[in-house]
Amino acid sequence: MPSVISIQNLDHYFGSGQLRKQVLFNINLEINAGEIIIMTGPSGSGKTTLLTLVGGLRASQSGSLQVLGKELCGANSKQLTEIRRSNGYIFQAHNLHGSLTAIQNVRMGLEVHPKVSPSEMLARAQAMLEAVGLGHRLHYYPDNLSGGQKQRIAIARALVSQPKIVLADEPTAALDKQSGRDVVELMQKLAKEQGCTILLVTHDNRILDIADRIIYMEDGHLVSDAYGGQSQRATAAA
Ligand SMILES: Nc1ncnc2c1ncn2[C@@H]1O[C@H](COP(=O)(O)OP(=O)(O)OP(=O)(O)O)[C@@H](O)[C@H]1O
Repeated sequence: MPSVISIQNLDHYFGSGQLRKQVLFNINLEINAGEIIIMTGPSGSGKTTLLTLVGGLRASQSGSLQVLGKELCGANSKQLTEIRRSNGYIFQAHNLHGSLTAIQNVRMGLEVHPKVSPSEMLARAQAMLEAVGLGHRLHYYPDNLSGGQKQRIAIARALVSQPKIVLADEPTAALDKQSGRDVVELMQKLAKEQGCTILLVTHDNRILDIADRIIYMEDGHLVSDAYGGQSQRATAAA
């Protein structure tokens, strides 16, 4: 299976001069198409930094980081913008626009793709909201929806363009147990249907079982990389 994300000897530093601090140390990681990877570990261990590097949200400095065959180390801002456009993102705070309705928010996930016509954008946004169970809330504003519903809109927005990679940072942190569970199961279902790869950072132990693989980070080092969750159960059942 081809790697969609291939990381070799990746280091990362914040600051400069005497304040320069290394936060990632020699990260090596291959992620295959369609895998759901959960990245976990203590606060400050470098999870979000690694996620933002993979997403092209900050420039990679040293080593090799290839996303969909493109090298991000040494990439210029135009190349990073292209990578950013090809991914879907889901964050803890759903980052919806309060002045836009559910369907308008989801439509925004397609606006960076100029080939899609306005009417097709609306049709696809509506279909995606129906897929996340919000077909009856198309014209609601985020303020009038629950936390779980808002996060489902964020999922619809991230997946509406059918990205090959979805990056999620603490998507369940603001949700109660049941809503958190619903949200990740929905992400899992949609991602498997679309064949997309998910890289998800979380402290939420309740959702670890949705992962195909669990990566554990500590002090900037990737200290374990294990096939877990469903694949472990599948192995046990075999
Ligand atoms: N913009 C920045 N400038 C300087 N240092 C930073 C910056 N962002 C993160 N750091 C530092 O880099 C290290 C890794 O932070 P990072 O946010 O990647 O960890 P994390 O594992 O995602 O933590 P958390 O689980 O709390 O979100 C920490 O020591 C943090 O203080």
